[in-house]
Amino acid sequence: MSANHPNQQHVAFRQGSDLSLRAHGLQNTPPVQAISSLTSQPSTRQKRTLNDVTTTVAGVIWSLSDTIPSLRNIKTNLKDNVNIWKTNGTSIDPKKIPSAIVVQAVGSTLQLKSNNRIQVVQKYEARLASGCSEARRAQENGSWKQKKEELLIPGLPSKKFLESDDNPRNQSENIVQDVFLHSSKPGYFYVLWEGWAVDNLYELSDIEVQQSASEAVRLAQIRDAFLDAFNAANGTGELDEFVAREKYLDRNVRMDVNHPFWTFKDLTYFHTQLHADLEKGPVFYFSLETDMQNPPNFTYTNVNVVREDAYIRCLGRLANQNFSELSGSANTMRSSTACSSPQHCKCNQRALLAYGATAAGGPVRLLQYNAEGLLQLDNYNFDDARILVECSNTCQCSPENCHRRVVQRGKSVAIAVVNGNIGYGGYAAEPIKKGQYIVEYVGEMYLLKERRSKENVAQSKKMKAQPHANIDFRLTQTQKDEMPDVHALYINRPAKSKRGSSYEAGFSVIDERIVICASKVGNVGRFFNHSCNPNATFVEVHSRCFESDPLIPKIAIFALRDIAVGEAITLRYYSDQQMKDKRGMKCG
Ligand SMILES: C[S@@+](CC[C@H](N)C(=O)[O-])C[C@H]1O[C@@H](n2cnc3c(N)ncnc32)[C@H](O)[C@@H]1O
Repeated sequence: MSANHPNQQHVAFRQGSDLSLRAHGLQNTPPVQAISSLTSQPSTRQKRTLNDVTTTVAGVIWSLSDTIPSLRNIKTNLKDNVNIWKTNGTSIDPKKIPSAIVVQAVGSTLQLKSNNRIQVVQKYEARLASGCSEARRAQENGSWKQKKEELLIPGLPSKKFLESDDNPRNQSENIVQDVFLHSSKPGYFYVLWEGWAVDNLYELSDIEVQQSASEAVRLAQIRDAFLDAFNAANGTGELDEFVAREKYLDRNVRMDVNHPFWTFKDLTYFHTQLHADLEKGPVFYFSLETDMQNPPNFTYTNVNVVREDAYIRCLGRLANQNFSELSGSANTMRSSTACSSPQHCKCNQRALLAYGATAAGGPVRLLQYNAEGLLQLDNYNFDDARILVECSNTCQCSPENCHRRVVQRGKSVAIAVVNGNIGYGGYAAEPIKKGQYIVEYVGEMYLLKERRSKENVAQSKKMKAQPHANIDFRLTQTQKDEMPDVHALYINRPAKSKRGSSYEAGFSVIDERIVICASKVGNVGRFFNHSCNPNATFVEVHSRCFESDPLIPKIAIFALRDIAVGEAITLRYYSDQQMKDKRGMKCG
C-alpha cells in the first residue's frame, strides 16, 4: 500500500518476470503473463509536459496533492481540540482539507485570501488525484492517445503507456488500477495497471493479488456484489451478459484498447481516487449498453466550487458570525457543551439564533442525529423547512467521534452509477441504514439574480462602490452593516422547493438566493433520479469544522429508509403539484 494513498496498491512485479513469485515463495505457480496479443497503437512519441493535462483532457482537475503532498503522514501540532481524524488506521488533519474552492470573477479586484481550507482560484481545473504517479508519467510519455473527443473527460488521463513503449517503468513498484476475475482460469485475476493501456493486462494468481493489491480486490468485491444484486433485482436474466462483461471482461473489451468500456473503468478509478483523498467511499460507473454509449462527461469535485458573489454573500450572512458574536450578550449560553443532549449543545443554540429554529419544533425544524450518527427522520414531511446544524471546534466534542459531525467528516457510502431509460442513476453499492449520510450534493455554487426592488438596487450600488481590498474570512463591521440581512428576509417564510429541472439544488432555510448546480461540475450526488416516493432526501446543512472557516452552506443527502445493495437511490425534486407540469418526469 502506498504511503500516501490508500487505494493504490504497489506491486513489486516487473513485466514478464517471475521474480515476484519467488519473493512470495510461489516458485511452483505459473509465471506472471502479460497478455500481449493485442495490436499496439502506432506510437506518436510526442513528448508532452504535464501542463498539457489540463488542455488535453479538456478540463478541470484539482487535487489535494497540490497542497498536501502526503495526506497520510501529516503531523499536527495539538493546539486545540481539533487535531486529526483517524479512520481506517490513517490520519487526516482537518486543517489541511479544503472546505470549498472559490472562483474569482473575471476582472475582480477583490483580494481574497487562499489557504488550505479555502482555495481561491481564477479558474477551476480538474487534476488527477494525489499519488496517481504512473498516470501522470503516462500522460507525459505514453504513446496511446484517446482519439475520440466524446471520451475525453475532464480529469481523466488522455494518454497511457502501451506495451511496446520504450518507456520502461522507472519505479520499482507498479500500481494496480483494477482487478477482474479470470473467466476461464479459476483462481486467477486479470490485473489492469494504472497508466497502462489494456494491451498490458496481466494474469496473476489470487494469492498474489490478495497479498499485493488487497484494496483493489476489496473494491472489486464490492463492485461484483453490487452487480449480482443489481442483476437479481432485475430478475429476468436480461443483464447476465452485461454482468459477465463487467465481472470477467469479455474478449471484445480485452482485445480493444480503444473500447469505451475502459473509459468507464477510468472514471471509476480516478473518481474513487479523488474520494479516497478524503476517505470517501468508492464510485463505480457501468454501461448496460451492448454498444456502449458515451460515459457521463462532467468535472468531478469533492467540495463546492463557489463563485465569488456567492462567497461574499456567505461571508456577510448572520450565520457566518462565530459563536460568541452570534450569542452576543445572551447569558443562557453554556460555556461548555454536552453534545449528546440537544438542549445543551452549543450548536443547537446557535441554530436557534441563526435560523430561528427550535429543537421542539417551530417555523424551522432542527434535525438531530441519534447517538450512532444517524439522522432522526421519523415523521418526515417534505414540506417542512428543516436544517441540520453540526458541531464545530467551539463545542468540546471530538471531531473524529462526535455523532454531530457526520457531514463534516465526509465519509460517503459506496455508490454505483448505471445508465437506464432516464439517463444515469445512482445505486447503493453497500447497505445503507435509515438516517445514514449518503453523500454531499456538491457543484458550482452561485447566486440567483436578485429581485430588483428599489432597496436591492440601492444596496447593490453601495456594495459596488465600496472598496473591498483584503477581504479575509470575516467582513469588517462596516461591511457587515452594508450586507442585506438575509436572515430577516427569509426566516419564517413557507418552505419552497427550489429544485431546478436539471441539476440545480437550492436552499430554502439558509439562503434562497444560493444555488448548487452540478451540471458541469459535481460529484456522484448528481446522478440520483427523482421519485415521488423517494428513499433519500436533501438536507440543508450548516457545518464547519472550525469557527474560523467561512460558513459555506451545504446540501447533504440522507437515507429516509434502509436501502439495499442494488437499489436505486432516489430523491424528491418536485412536489406532487409541481410534477403535474413536468413533462417527461416519471414518479417511480
Ligand atoms: C440530477 S439529474 C439525474 C441524473 C440524470 N439521470 C443523468 O443521467 O445525469 C436530473 C435529470 O434526470 C432525469 N430524471 C431524473 N428523474 C427522472 C424521472 N423520475 N423521470 C424522468 N426523468 C428523470 C431528467 O432528465 C432530469 O432533468
